[in-house]
Amino acid sequence: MSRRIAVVLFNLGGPDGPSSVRPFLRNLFNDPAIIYAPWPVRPMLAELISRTRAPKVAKEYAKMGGGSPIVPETLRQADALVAALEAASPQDTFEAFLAMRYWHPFTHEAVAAVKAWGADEVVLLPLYPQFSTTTSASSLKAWRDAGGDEARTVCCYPTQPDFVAAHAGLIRQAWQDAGRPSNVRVLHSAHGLPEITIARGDPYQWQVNETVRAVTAALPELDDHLTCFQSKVGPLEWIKPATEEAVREAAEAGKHIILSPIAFVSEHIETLVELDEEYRAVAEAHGAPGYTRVPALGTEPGFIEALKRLTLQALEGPVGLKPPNGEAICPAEFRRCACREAGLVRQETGEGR
Ligand SMILES: C=CC1=C(C)c2cc3[nH]c(cc4nc(cc5[nH]c(cc1n2)c(C)c5CCC(=O)O)C(CCC(=O)O)=C4C)c(C)c3C=C
Ligand SMILES: [Fe+2]
Ligand SMILES: [Fe+2]
Repeated sequence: MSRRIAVVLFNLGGPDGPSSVRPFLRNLFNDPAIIYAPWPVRPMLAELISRTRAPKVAKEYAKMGGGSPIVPETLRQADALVAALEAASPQDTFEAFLAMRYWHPFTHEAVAAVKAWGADEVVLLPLYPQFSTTTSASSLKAWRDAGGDEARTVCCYPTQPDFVAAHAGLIRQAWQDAGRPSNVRVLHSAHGLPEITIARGDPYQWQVNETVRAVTAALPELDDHLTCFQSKVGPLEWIKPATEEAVREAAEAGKHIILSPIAFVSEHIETLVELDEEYRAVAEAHGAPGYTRVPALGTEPGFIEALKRLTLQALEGPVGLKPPNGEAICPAEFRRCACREAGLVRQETGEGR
């Protein structure tokens, strides 16, 4: 039987021009998953932070033409995914919908578009391989709050084999293209989080470490690896080491730096400005013999293969949360993992389901 299958891609979104930088930031800082202050303090803080932060950030977006490339990048990924799904399951009709959290096309717009399209099945697919309350859970809540149907929901995929192989392949390629330098340190840089978010049971850092463990295992030719965290905002302590520190230390140690974005799957302000300009300048200032930035996964075939497999696996069995291979993976301390909150637990702990 032929089915109409909607695949909803969750992502953060970004401003589409100079005038949307401030409202985009306001939406971000007004998210209770990002700032824990209650109403009406949170919207007041969001107004204040976005007003003061917008001028600096707008200059950075100006380097990318005034807005973020995240929507066009995500549309390319959506097209590649639909083509792969149609080839794998030609009897079905697939359509991908973008659901951005803080700017157009918003999650509520995706809910309306999916309903209008008339899907038989809906798969929610976060473009966040590692689960966080600040990203995937926030998008899932926005989906539900907007009246989105209970759907087949991919929770996370930090060690999905095609995803891991795609990362390892891009790192190896970047190293080869740089002339196979010796004395290399691979910095796996993920977006950071406040320490308090982790203390509340967010599994993101644990899942990032799982990704890095799997990727480094696939790269025996490179033996110096470090996981680090970028993009700190605000006065709270964030998880460490900071990427900027890690770049400085590696440069001072005379390492050729290979910088791989490990929790971003497309290019945007955090890669094109922070990694390509700011941290490159730090590396050069501290005498690094080389600085090679590995591209984000984008439409890398191995990554699209991973998204295709995750979608097809999510279509099996009942509607609901779809943890990796059907089993929750996060240890008990990470109680804010969606799987735990849905009552699914790790098999090897003997807790049962
Ligand atoms: C794994 C992905 C991401 C996590 C985790 C995350 C948490 C997080 N982010 C902020 C604050 C900002 N993030 C901003 C941009 C931005 N963040 C992500 C991803 C994650 N964020 C992406 C993909 C982007 C790029 C958006 C785009 O331009 O396309 C920004 C805006 C830029 C800036 O002002 O520096 C802010 C602010 C917090 C506070 C947080 C966790 C608490
Ligand atoms: Fe962010
Ligand atoms: Fe989990």
